[in-house]
This record gives sequence, C-alpha cells and structure tokens, in this order.
Amino acid sequence: MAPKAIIAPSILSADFADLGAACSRTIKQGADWLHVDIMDGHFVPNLTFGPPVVVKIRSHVEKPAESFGKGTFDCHMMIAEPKKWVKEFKKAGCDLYCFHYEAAINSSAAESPEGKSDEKTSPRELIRYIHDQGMLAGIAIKPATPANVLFDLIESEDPKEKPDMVLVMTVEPGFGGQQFMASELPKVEELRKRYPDLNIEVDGGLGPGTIDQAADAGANVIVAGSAVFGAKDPSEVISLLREAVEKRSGKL
Ligand SMILES: O=C(CO)[C@@H](O)[C@H](O)COP(=O)(O)O
Repeated sequence: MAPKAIIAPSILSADFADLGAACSRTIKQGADWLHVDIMDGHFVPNLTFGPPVVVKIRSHVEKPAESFGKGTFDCHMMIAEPKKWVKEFKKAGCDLYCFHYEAAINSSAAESPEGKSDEKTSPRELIRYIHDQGMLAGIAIKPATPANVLFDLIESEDPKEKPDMVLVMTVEPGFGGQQFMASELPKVEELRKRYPDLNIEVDGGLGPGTIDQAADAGANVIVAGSAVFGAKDPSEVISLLREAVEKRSGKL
C-alpha cells in the first residue's frame, strides 16, 4: 500500500518572533508534522537555531501519539557533524532526526556535548544510533547526490539500520523561497518504483504550482515553507497539497 500523505510545513518561513504560536496554529490548520530546519553555517551557508529553541516550540505542540503521527517534529539537520547532536535533539523533543548523507560520509572527529568524540560515522551506524536513542531516522540527499547511494541502506535487513524516510532535496539546502528543481524528480520516481512503501519526502519550492509534479513522481511527505506561511489561507494550501498526494496514491 502506498504510504500516507504527510504535510510538513517548514517553520523556516514562519515569523520567528511568534514561533511557538505559529507552530501550534499550523498544526490546527491541518499540518501533520512540522519541518524544523537546523542549519550550522558550515554544511550550508546559513544559520538557524538549536536545541533551546526546539525545547520551547515543542511545548506549543502536543507530542505525536504514535510513530509518524500528528505533531511529529521532523528535524532536518543541515549540519556538518550529524552524530554530535543526536542526543541533544532527542532531549529537546525531536521525533525524526533527518541527517544528510553527504555530511555523514564527510564528518570529521569532533567533541560532542557529552565529551565523547564524534568519530567518522557511516550513514548505517548513524541510523542505528538515532534508532537507539528512540527517534525515527531520515536520510537526505542534496541535488548533486544520486538516489542509488541510498539503495543498500533502504534494503538493509536489520530494521535498526534502515531509514524510516528519505528526503530528496528539490533545492540546494540553505534557504527558503527558492525555485523548485524539477530536475530532482527522476530520483523520486526511481525510489518510488523500487520501494512502493517507502516514505519519500521532498523539500524546496513546493506549493500549489509544483505539487502535482512531485506527487506524480511519488513523493508522499511534502515540505512547504513559503507556500504555507506566506498564504492568506494556510489551511487551504495544506489541503491542496494533501489532495494532490492522495489523488496520486489512489492511482498506484
Ligand atoms: O530545507 C529547506 C531549505 O534548505 C527548506 O525546508 C525550506 O525551508 C523550504 O522552503 P520553501 O522552498 O518551501 O519556501
């Protein structure tokens, strides 16, 4: 069965002076998850926020009642040392820790907040580590990375080493409000064809004008920042995104 439609507005486009209220309002407007963009100024040329802010906004949104449920905090870790922050983000209230494949294969030794060194960690080990901390694990790929780097992980026989979701970026990570890159959709198609049950997230430039292409390619988890937070009626946009994915999954 095709995985369910999940709409995850990116709070990067929310009013940061009113973030807690914006989060709870967006969930009431029909969002399933909140997509929380964490940027470190190294992996991407932009900075956002860290665990103290996640703790504060978490208190405005009820924790999901089940895995993948409403209120999931989908933390997109655009950071150079993804292992280093796993425990801190779990403590802060993250439910799904989505790291970048490119960061995991390049991450160098670094001190973690617990004082342990962050040795080079393979994506497989990192997924296991995230699961061991009690979070769902996601793995993201940038536009230059092909989808086939994920095949072995997705096909892993050990559920602890299998990602719960993959994220195909449809912009270069770093900023909201960029133009959707349709050139990334063949990766989504390839993944959907091989893995009918996989949760496939797309992020960047999604909105009423681009959702049909992404849904037709097979994406089921939709991140949208400016299209939701810039809308006169965010609930209408959330419904429209959901309908496009549901229409497509009915066809599968
Ligand atoms: O991760 C990112 C950007 O790096 C995204 O989550 C953006 O925040 C999406 O914003 P829109 O393109 O939907 O405005």
